Amino acid sequence: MGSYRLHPPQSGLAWEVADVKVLQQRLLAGTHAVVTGAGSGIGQGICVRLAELGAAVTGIGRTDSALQRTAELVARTQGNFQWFSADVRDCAQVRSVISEASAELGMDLLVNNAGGQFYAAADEISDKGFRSVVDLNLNAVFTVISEAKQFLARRGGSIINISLSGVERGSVGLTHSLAARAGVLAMTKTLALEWAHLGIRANCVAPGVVISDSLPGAIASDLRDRVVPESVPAGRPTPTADVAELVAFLATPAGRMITGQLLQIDGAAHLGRGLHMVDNWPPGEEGGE
Ligand SMILES: CCCCCCCCC/C=C/C(=O)SCCNC(=O)CCNC(=O)[C@H](O)C(C)(C)COP(=O)(O)OP(=O)(O)OC[C@H]1O[C@@H](n2cnc3c(N)ncnc32)[C@H](O)[C@@H]1OP(=O)(O)O
Ligand SMILES: NC(=O)C1=CN([C@@H]2O[C@H](COP(=O)(O)OP(=O)(O)OC[C@H]3O[C@@H](n4cnc5c(N)ncnc54)[C@H](OP(=O)(O)O)[C@@H]3O)[C@@H](O)[C@H]2O)C=CC1
Repeated sequence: MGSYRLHPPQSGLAWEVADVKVLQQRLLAGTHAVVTGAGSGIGQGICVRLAELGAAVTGIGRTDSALQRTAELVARTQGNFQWFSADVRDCAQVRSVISEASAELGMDLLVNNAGGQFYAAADEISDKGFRSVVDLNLNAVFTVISEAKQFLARRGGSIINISLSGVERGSVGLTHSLAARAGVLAMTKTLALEWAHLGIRANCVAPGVVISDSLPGAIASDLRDRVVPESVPAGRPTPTADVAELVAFLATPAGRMITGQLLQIDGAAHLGRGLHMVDNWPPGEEGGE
């Protein structure tokens, strides 16, 4: 038996030309969705798609100009979007914003998307650095969810926690982030149990590499041209549109029995070589740049 190696994707695959927007128009009309990290990248894409499907969307982030940009993109779809500046790590501030946004509307979908980390070896992460990343990627998720519960419980809502593909395995340089995301996964499964009787569902959606505008150009091109072909079995990055469509699907009645799951939307990246097994990744490591 030969050893497994990655092949470049064949051309002419049917899904290459297909429109990923498969959900019925206005499917989410009458619902209210709250999305953190709404001013860029994946969060922005999710907001635009949810609004396009008819949801009233509330976006949360720290940068007004970025949130305003999301508002402009939503406006092009005739969608309904409001935004609040808040730091999800500021418990009082984010609780107040969640309550204000949902007091009248209730909440049908909560997307915990705000997150991120720096790459560093475990022995180069200070206590403060570790806590900063855990605060953003785990503690803040708990605070947002616990405030949102009363609103999600009104009609039975869906929680989506954006995670990382490969969360169940190790990855060099991500001690802090993977510890936090593993905690979120455990929290997700536990809430799926505790709140099932309220009709509240909780799932993790874990993208592989998403090449968004937020990434510096050199990193984006290195990811697309070298790292993804070497590490993702499907040979492609994960488009933001695919993540948005999955999140929207999970909020529909068709997702009503899906809870407590980790959905890795990554072209089998979690089964393949980890990013850390690719030469000179992340850039800036020894021999990198
Ligand atoms: C499986 C295959 C498919 C895998 C597929 C999966 C691929 C995953 C790809 C993931 C992509 C993304 O997540 S994309 C998301 C892109 N966005 C980001 O990554 C933004 C992330 N944000 C940050 O990094 C933030 O700075 C963060 C650290 C979380 C928190 O901000 P703060 O304001 O609290 O931070 P600061 O005050 O500046 O710093 C706090 C401490 O952290 C330390 N710190 C900060 N940067 C540091 C660094 N580079 N190295 C060491 N330490 C650092 C500082 O020194 C401070 O500690 P002291 O020195 O002790 O004071
Ligand atoms: N890009 C990728 O390849 C992948 C990304 N992910 C995850 O997906 C999520 C989105 O990533 P992506 O869109 O790529 O990255 P971005 O950096 O573009 O998005 C992160 C968003 O979160 C907001 N945010 C960060 N910190 C806070 C905070 N303390 N309070 C409120 N908002 C905050 C940022 O806005 P602002 O700074 O203005 O507040 C920003 O809009 C993250 O959790 C990321 O780890 C997962 C897998 C792969």
